[in-house]
Amino acid sequence: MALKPVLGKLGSKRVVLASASPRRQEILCNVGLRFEVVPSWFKETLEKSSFATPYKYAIETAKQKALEVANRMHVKHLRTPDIVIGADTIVTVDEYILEKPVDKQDAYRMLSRLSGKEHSVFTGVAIVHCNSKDNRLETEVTDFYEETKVKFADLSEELLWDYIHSGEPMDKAGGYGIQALGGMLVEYVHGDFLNVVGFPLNHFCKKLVELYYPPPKHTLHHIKHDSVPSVETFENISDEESDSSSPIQYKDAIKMDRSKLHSSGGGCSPGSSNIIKPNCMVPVENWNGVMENPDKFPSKIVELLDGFRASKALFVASKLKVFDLLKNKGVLQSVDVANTINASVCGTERLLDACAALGLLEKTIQGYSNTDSANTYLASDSEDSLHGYIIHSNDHLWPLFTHLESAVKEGTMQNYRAFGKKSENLFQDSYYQSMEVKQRFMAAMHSIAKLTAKDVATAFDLSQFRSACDLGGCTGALANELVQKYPNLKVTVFDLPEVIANVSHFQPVGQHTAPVTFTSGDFFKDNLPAADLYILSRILHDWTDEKIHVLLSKISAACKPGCGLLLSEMVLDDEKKNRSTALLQSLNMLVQTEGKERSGSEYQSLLEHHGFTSVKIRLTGNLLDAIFCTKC
Ligand SMILES: O=c1[nH]cc([C@@H]2O[C@H](COP(=O)(O)OP(=O)(O)OP(=O)(O)O)[C@@H](O)[C@H]2O)c(=O)[nH]1
Repeated sequence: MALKPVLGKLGSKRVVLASASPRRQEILCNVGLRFEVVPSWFKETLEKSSFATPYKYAIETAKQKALEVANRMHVKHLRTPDIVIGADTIVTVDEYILEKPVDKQDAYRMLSRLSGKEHSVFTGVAIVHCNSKDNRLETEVTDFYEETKVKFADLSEELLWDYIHSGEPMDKAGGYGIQALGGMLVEYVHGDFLNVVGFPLNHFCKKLVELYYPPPKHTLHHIKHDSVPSVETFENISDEESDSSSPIQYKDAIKMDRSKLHSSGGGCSPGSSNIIKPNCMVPVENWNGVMENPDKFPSKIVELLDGFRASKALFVASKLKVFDLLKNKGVLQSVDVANTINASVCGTERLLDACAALGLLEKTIQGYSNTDSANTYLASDSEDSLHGYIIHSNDHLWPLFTHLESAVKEGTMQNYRAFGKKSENLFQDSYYQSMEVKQRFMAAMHSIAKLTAKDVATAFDLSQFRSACDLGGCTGALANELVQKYPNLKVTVFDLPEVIANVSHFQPVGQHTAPVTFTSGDFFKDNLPAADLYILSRILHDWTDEKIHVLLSKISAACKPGCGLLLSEMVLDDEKKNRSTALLQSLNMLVQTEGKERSGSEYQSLLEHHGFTSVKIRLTGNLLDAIFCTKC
């Protein structure tokens, strides 16, 4: 089969897509590529005039996006990926480079410029091969671009504004999505359609052929970064024809992976399982597990089927403090872990093996140890620990999700079924009913807030504000980040008395926190503290539209003209079909609250209803996006 070997070459590698674009994810997913998504934090601010041609700008941006992710994953001691893919799509018309519109007016400017004309869509792509040597990251970049010409029909003002109000233009280069409503504006397309959508799949596959099926004596050094590929087709290649299975310099890395696999033990007999016996190894071909017939295997479905097992393995290892133990002790054999956590050797070994295969632990002949990312995110005492959220997921969300079927049928929360208690007053009844549950919930919210605070705090320039009030700001994690970023800002965290009574042990040690103060109250019932910036982080998604109107009208009444309102939530795309994490979060809200996740347009209309204008949305690529607006 002609297509199989091209992408199959990536099957044994850890591939990361450095892009938050759901379209790019979908294009690559649809062809069966297995990859992780780590959106790039690189801000698209390169000086355009310093590039001789627009495509060089797109290529450089794509390269910087991919390198930022490769470096971050390496520096943060996550497992270094083998390949990071970055892309950047731009539109050029009349010497202008158009990227994503920043607001509706900007979308209007772009679309009226495109009306009735032919324009070019360029996507620059960077394929970064990574190798970690002596703790240093080595990268080899291959890049290219693709151009597609698109002609727009004449757009009437009415059509143009109708389209803008659909919300579709906002996260798309040139302000349109050819794959959806935007397709109605297009008279013709010359070139690769998927290139317009955000990823030139055909050219990408040709590049892979160049990289993985090079003609004899060809090496990566001969690849010109912006060269048009010399391979015209990838149709007639197969593994047999190839003289190389990977770019030469990565063969060693593959060998290393194989040796790791060879050292895995297999038995489940107490006491003996920590001894790895090389003579027990059965000769197995194809250790990398590259599918012979990937197009016949429902890998996405199998991954989903397995998803709950992987989650539960992570939860149980966290609950049993495996990551804490290994952080303190370094390397341990399964029997020692089992003895310390008071569990069976047989069960512990299987759990440890599963965690190692999931990339959470390292397994060597000496035993098991934490990966760097387990030390950073899974040990309960580390600065960026997600332990609180993991335990909350296990103890609170898991039981709720077992009643998802009822939640879907009934359209309501499942707190009573899961915990035998009605949630008439959501927070009092579900989260603050006992000290233990309250602390667990606060630790969970703190974990998520810590993980997202930087991206939320820097999503917009808030430097003009002097006082902020974070309504429902819980432990103050976002407030603490904001005062670091904006030294002239003072933040009041306003939350229920039960919460404020418990915030002290979440405060950063040795950090100057004086500009953050805590005030107790109920934002539905009490007067709001005065401020010129109000913040609602993960608040609106808990409530119905009716309750949101009550809250927004209170905030609006407290705001003077020019005051700001910052929301942070997971923002759904308007079609509600692309952002799976946010859509799953909406199910999460169904099982436990009256609320739901909403799209950018839905938030916009709620906000505009209360006199907030210039609504801007920034998808951060992190677990929370940011929405900013001002009171007019
Ligand atoms: O017809 C369409 N044209 C373009 C798009 C989408 O537009 C964006 C382009 O933006 P960019 O390349 O900067 O990518 P981001 O979305 O910001 O994601 P990164 O994290 O990769 O920077 C891209 O999403 C295209 O898919 C479209 O959908 N239709």
